[in-house]
Amino acid sequence: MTALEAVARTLRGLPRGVVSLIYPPTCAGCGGATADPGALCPACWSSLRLIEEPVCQRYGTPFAVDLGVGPLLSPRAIAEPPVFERARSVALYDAVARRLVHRLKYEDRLDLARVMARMMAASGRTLIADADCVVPVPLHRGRLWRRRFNQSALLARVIARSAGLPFVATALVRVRATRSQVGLSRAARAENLSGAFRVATAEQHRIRGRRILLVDDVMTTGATGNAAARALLRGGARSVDLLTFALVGDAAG
Ligand SMILES: O=P(O)(O)OC[C@H]1O[C@H](OP(=O)(O)OP(=O)(O)O)[C@H](O)[C@@H]1O
Ligand SMILES: NC(=O)CC[C@H](N)C(=O)O
Repeated sequence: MTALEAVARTLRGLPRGVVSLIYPPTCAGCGGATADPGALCPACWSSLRLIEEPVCQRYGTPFAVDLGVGPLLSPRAIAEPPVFERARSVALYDAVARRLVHRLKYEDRLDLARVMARMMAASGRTLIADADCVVPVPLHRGRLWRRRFNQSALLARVIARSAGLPFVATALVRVRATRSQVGLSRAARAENLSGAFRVATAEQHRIRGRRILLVDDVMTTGATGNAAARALLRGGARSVDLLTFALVGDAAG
C-alpha cells in the first residue's frame, strides 16, 4: 500500500464530520465553502445552464421555444444527421461547466468525476435505459500516458456502475494521435478525427450487436462522437448514443 492509499484508507475509516473538519467541503465549481462535499454552491448551481426539454432529438441541442409538437429535429440534424443516434448533455458550456471540465481534465481534480457523472446519469436516463453497455471515448496511449487518466473513462465508469451496466473501457481504441480539437474549425475537427478510432479485434465480441452508450466530457461539433460512433458501428454495434457533460454552442470553443 502506498502512503497515499494509507491516508485515503484512514480518511475513509473516519466519521464524515471529522473528515469535514480536516478537509472542509468546497464547491466543485468555484472552490468556495459548501455544505456537502462534491456539490455545487448555490451561486454556481444557479449559473449552470442546464439543458432541458425541448431538445433536438438527434443532437440534444436546446430549442429556445417549446413548439408543442414532437419529436423535434433541429435544422442541423436534418441537413447533417450525425452518425450517432442521439446525443444528450447536462449543461451548456458556459463559465461554470467549463470550470468543472477544465478542473477535471487539466487540474487533476478526479474527485469531480463523481458529481459530474451523477448529473450525466440524470440527463441521460433515457439513453441509459436503452443501453447495453457504456464505452468511454478513448485517449491515444501517448496522451493517456502524459495525462495519466482518461477523464471520459472516469465519467463512464461511474455512470456504468450506477446504472448496473458493463463498463467496456478498452474495446474502442484511438489508433491515431490526433491533436486537440480546441481552436479548430468545424471542418478541421472532422478531418482531425477521421479514422482515429477502431474496435480492437480481440474485444469485438463486447461490441457486436450491442446498443452502446458512448461517454465524453464535452461535445462541440460532434466530430469526435461521429468518428467514434462510426468505428463502433463498423465493429458491429447495433446503435450508438452519446452522453457528454457539456455542450459547446459554438464550434471554435
Ligand atoms: O465535438 P468535437 O468538436 O469533436 O469536440 C469535442 C472533443 O474535444 C475535446 O477533446 P480534445 O480534442 O481537446 O482532447 P482531450 O480531451 O484529450 O484534451 C473533448 O474532450 C471532446 O472529445
Ligand atoms: N475541445 C473542445 O471542444 C473543448 C471545449 C472548448 N473549446 C475549450 O477550450 O475548453
